[in-house]
Amino acid sequence: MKTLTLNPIAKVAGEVHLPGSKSISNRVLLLAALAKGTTHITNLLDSDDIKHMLNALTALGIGYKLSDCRTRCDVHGIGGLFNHPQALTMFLGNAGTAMRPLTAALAASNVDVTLTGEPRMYERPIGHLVDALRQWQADIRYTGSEDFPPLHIKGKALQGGSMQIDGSISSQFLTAVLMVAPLLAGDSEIDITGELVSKPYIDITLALMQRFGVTVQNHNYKRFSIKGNQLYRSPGQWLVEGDASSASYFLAAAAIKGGSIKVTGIGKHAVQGDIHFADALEAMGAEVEWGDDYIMVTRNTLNGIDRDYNAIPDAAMTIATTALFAKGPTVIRNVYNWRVKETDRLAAMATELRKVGAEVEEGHDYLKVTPPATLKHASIATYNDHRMAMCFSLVALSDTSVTIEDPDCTAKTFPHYFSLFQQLAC
Ligand SMILES: O=C(O)C1=C[C@@H](OP(=O)(O)O)[C@@H](O)[C@H](O)C1
Ligand SMILES: C=C(OP(=O)(O)O)C(=O)O
Repeated sequence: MKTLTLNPIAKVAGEVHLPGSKSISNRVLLLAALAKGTTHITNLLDSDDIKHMLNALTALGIGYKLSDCRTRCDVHGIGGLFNHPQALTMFLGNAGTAMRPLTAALAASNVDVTLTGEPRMYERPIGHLVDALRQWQADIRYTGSEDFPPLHIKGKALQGGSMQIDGSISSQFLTAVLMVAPLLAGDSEIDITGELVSKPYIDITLALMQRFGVTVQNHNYKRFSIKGNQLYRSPGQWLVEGDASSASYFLAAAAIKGGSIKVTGIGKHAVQGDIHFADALEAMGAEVEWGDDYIMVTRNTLNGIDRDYNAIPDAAMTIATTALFAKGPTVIRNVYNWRVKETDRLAAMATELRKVGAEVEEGHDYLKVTPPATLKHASIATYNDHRMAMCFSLVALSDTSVTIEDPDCTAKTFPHYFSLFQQLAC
């Protein structure tokens, strides 16, 4: 297995222009495909998750042209749902932002599709989404285990109507039904059961739908009302914001070992909830400066904090390794759904943090990290989880080196992460 050893880094400083947001890239690609007109997307993320969405669009006959090292994409929308009656099989890797929204869009299209993925995708539950779509009479069948992909979808015109959807495991299920609802014949009322998790991702969905000309009524994240029989219209140009989750590693590095680091491509008006990772760093003691198109963090002494991170589950992982450099314990609360992402992130994080010397309490939905006096070298297993690999790069900001196993797993969202990270060393 390939490994990467990062030697101790004495100081970091500099500027990073962020690759495009994964969440926005895959939403915009899908909305652009369904919209009337051509959408000219710039700063598109070039990573595995996005390739899976693009391959799906190709298979469905959507015309698009990639340029500028795949960061520019001109998508020719079809002004409605997909129409590809010949049977297809689509491999979607482990991309939740492809699997979930495509399931809903395809269930309402004239298609006959089997959605497959990596082995881990078959352990990530999708039952709440399928149960919800079946209330709209969708024809979806599990071809492996009940409640998990792979799925066989025999798409057909759906009327919409009232639906109850469980929001307690993933917000991506709600995102999926919201995006397809305006294209159905009738109006829809979507009621959320369970406490909706990861709410800011719903804000991203609603903001993007709005830019494509569709308004959703959000009744306090409990009920959503959407008029049917609408059309998405291309907004023309679209610049994808930098990825706020990817920004977290650089901002944390500055807080731990700056100098200052400035990330550009996101700023105080960004639509991604993960920008609030910077607020958590500030609460730990870092200095944060916000611009229209940048966030800059400067080092200060860090203290452990105890917080609810349900709104920012991805960036919260970065807090877990930043905690190694704080004074006192750090508690990361209300992140049960870490267990159903790329790996069981609560278990994986606890195991690997202990290897570098931390004392860790792993709860059902929380992690308490007490840093050691000095960190130990370890070879970090990454569980095919890009965020495990990126989070543990921060250990090199101590007096010890760290070995990252399978560093190429960052290809899911950030193929060039390690070269950018190492360039900040000074
Ligand atoms: O909608 C999105 O773009 C995402 C929502 C979140 O998932 P959950 O809603 O499952 O927490 C997040 O973890 C994921 O990386 C991207
Ligand atoms: C949970 C993640 O991915 P996905 O979009 O596949 O859910 C993630 O990127 O941390």
